[in-house]
Amino acid sequence: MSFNYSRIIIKIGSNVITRADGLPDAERITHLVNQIAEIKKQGIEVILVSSGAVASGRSLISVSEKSDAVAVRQLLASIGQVKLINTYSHLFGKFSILCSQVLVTKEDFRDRLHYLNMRNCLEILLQHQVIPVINENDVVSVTELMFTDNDELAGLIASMLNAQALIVLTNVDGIYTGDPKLESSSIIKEVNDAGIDFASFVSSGRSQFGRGGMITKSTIAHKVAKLGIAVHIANGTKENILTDVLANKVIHTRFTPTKKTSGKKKWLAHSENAATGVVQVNEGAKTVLISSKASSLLPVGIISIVSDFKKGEIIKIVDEHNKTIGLGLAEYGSDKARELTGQKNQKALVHYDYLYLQG
Ligand SMILES: Nc1ncnc2c1ncn2[C@@H]1O[C@H](COP(=O)(O)OP(=O)(O)O)[C@@H](O)[C@H]1O
Ligand SMILES: N[C@@H](CCC(=O)OP(=O)(O)O)C(=O)O
Repeated sequence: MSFNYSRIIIKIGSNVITRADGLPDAERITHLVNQIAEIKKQGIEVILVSSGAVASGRSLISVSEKSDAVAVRQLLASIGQVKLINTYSHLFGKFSILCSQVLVTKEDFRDRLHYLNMRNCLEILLQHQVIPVINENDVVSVTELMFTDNDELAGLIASMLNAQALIVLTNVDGIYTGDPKLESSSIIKEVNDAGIDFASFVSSGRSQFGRGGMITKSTIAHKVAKLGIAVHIANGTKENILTDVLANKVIHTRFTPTKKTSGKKKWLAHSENAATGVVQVNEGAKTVLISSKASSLLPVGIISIVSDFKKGEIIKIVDEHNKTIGLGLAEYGSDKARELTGQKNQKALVHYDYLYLQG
C-alpha cells in the first residue's frame, strides 16, 4: 500500500548531500531532483528543506584552519548557498520546474504575524507550481540564534504548511535500536504515540557533517507526528529512496501521525523559545487541561504568575513541579492575571483555541 500524500516536506541532510571528502555529491543531488520531479508530476506538492550550503562553499574556497570557526561557517555558507541553489535551479530546470530560494532564521517563527507572512509566501509559491528550497540563513544565524539543525527547521515548516508528511533523508536506514554499526541493532519500523525513550538507545554522536544527530531527528519526529503529520526517516543515499518511501517499498522508520491539530496550535507547539511569561497551575487545572475535553485556562486554577507578560504574548504553563505542560497566548497581561489569580468565574487567561498542551 502506498501513502497518499498531497503535500510533503523533504529534508535532505548534510550527510546525504556531502561526499566523504566534504564536497557536494553532484550525482546524488541529481538523482534526488529526478525523483522529486517524478513525485511532482504525480500532483504532489513538494517543499524541500536542503542542507549543503557549507559543503558547497567548501568546494569553492579554501580557508585557513586558524580562522574563527563561526566566521568560516558564515563565509562558506554565504558563497556555498549560491552554488547550492544554482545546482537545484539548473537540475529542476531540465524538467521545466521552477524552484525558489527561501532562507530563514529562528526569529522568523517567533511572531505570529511574521509567521503568517512567511506562510503566505510559501503558499503562493506552491500555488504557482514552484518548489521552495528552504535552508537556514547561516550567514546571520549564529550560536543561540541557530536552529538545532535543519531537522528542527523542517519540522517547523511541516507544521506551518499543514503538510501530510515530512520525509527526513539521512545516511542511515532509519532509527536503530542501538548503534547502527552493530549487527545486533535493528531498524524501528513504526513509532506510535506510546512514547519511546529515544535517549536510552540513540547515541548523541553525529555523522561526519551532520549537526544535530539522530536524537534531534527522533525528538522532532515525535513532536511533529503528535501534531498529525507522518514522519519518515530514511536513507537518502539509497537509489530511488523517495519514490520507494512513498510506495512503502523500503525499510525505514515511520512515525504514525496522531491527532489532528489546528494551525494556531501547531505554531504554538514550536514556540517555547518565544514565550515571555510563565504561569503556574494547580493539579486540578492540570488534570482538566490535559484531559480530552476542550478547556481554557481559567484564573481559578492558577497558583502564581512566575514571570511577566503582555496581552497577546506567548506564555509557558507549568505544573506544581515547574514541569512545562503547555503553551498559550495570553488574553490579558500579567498585572490583571495576578489580580485574578485563584478567583472563580473570571475570563480565561488562555482560550482553548490558543492553547497547546504537550502530551
Ligand atoms: N540509534 C541510532 N539509529 C540511527 N542513527 C543513529 C543512532 N544513534 C546515532 N545515530 C547517528 O545519527 C546519524 C544521523 O544524524 P546526522 O549526523 O545529524 O545526519 P544528517 O546530516 O542527515 O542530519 C547517523 O549517521 C548515525 O551515525
Ligand atoms: N544550513 C547548513 C546545514 C545545517 C544542518 O543542520 O544540517 P543537517 O545536519 O543536515 O540537519 C548548510 O546548509 O550547510
